[in-house]
Amino acid sequence: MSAPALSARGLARHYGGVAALRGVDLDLVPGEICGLIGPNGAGKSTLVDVLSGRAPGSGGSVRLFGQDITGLGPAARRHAGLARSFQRTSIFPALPVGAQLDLALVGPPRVLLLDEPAAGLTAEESLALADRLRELARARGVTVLLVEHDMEVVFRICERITVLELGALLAEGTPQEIRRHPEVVRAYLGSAAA
Ligand SMILES: Nc1ncnc2c1ncn2[C@@H]1O[C@H](COP(=O)(O)OP(=O)(O)OP(=O)(O)O)[C@@H](O)[C@H]1O
Repeated sequence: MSAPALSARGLARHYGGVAALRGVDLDLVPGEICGLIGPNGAGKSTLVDVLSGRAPGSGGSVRLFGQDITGLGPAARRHAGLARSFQRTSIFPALPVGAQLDLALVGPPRVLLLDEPAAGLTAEESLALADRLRELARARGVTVLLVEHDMEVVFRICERITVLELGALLAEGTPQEIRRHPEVVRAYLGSAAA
């Protein structure tokens, strides 16, 4: 079996007394778009920060296609092929998403961490972005971890979904499994699951 594109084991991160991540495991299958969802404060942005090297973890390890990158900073991780975007930040908002992938991100990445790319967009724009993202990921063979609150976007393009709650993994599965997972419906989806 080939190595996961990105693999995390036991990731932890504390902000003072707050445990934002409590031993999270994650595996991204090469080429997939995996959704990362959960309530506000669940730890999604913190997980992206720790995976990208922006914030130090207080425990755990990260591998990129089998290579241990735990000790690397963000620039070295980017050089190795792991790129990220920032929440509510479009670096060049006027550029199409494809051009942003190439320019802002300094060459096409192998694994891309996207933190709420649809925030602030209209419903129509969000779906257009989702479709473009799926096309680009397929065409370039990029593996994507997509943090997003817009469930239409997530259910439209994600092959698999991971759910965090209170810094820990609550569930993972296909969109169909997640949509009807009782704990996920209780903690997050509510009526959006219907
Ligand atoms: N810089 C910080 N200082 C202190 N606590 C923080 C900091 N950043 C995040 N936290 C706390 O860590 C926890 C996880 O926050 P995080 O932003 O990762 O959640 P999230 O799932 O991305 O939430 P959202 O969906 O609202 O973006 C929360 O309890 C939050 O208050």
